[in-house]
Amino acid sequence: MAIRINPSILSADFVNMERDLGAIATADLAHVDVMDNHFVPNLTFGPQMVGRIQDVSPIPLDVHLMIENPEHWAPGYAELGAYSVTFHAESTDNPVAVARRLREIGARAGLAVKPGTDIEPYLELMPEFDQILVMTVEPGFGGQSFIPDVMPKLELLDAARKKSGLDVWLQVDGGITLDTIVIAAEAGADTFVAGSSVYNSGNPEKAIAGLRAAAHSAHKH
Ligand SMILES: O=C(CO)[C@H](O)[C@H](O)COP(=O)(O)O
Ligand SMILES: [Fe+2]
Repeated sequence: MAIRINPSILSADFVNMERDLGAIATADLAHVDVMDNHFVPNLTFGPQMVGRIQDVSPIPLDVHLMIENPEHWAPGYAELGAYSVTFHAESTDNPVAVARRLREIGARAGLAVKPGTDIEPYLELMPEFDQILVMTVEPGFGGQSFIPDVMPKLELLDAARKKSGLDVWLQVDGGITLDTIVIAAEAGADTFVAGSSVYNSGNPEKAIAGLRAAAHSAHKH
């Protein structure tokens, strides 16, 4: 089974972004957290900065929108060339319309759910999405602890994915370390976002290789 390691540049040095993107060139995708200080109580960057990140990144971008009104904003990230654009189920009444627009532009469409949001109502929407993100922390900040209580959501998604035969990526984001990646992989995740455990390690390349090996070993069980 394919494994993807997506380091989160939320833990990069924002004034040395090009250098810190270069440090994760061995990863699969660069995870870019867009926060608007309304959907979450934090603020990062918008389309102008993400466009420059896209220009200089050695690997494609996995954009995670923690914003209100994705109907308005999400297509712009697909247009600037992001490989995938994920928005939150809690931020829109019409996730299918947003996903269809993203796919029309040529990006992979992702749906994210906060730790407190049930996944059942969204299972039937699986064919509309290329990836589903189960948040393993409350969105808004890096460096928080992994919430194991959300693992049953991944198990439900993995079962639904197998039943449908769809190739939907199951992503986790928040508190991913060498230990927690194993728990998430065993529950069915295949795409792993890690910010602080990659960038604060002192050796991003080694941290990425370690996470990859740990996820692979869990999937062999
Ligand atoms: O979406 C996010 C926070 O809302 C980040 O992607 C996530 O927190 C990564 O950071 P860490 O690995 O340090 O938890
Ligand atoms: Fe994220």
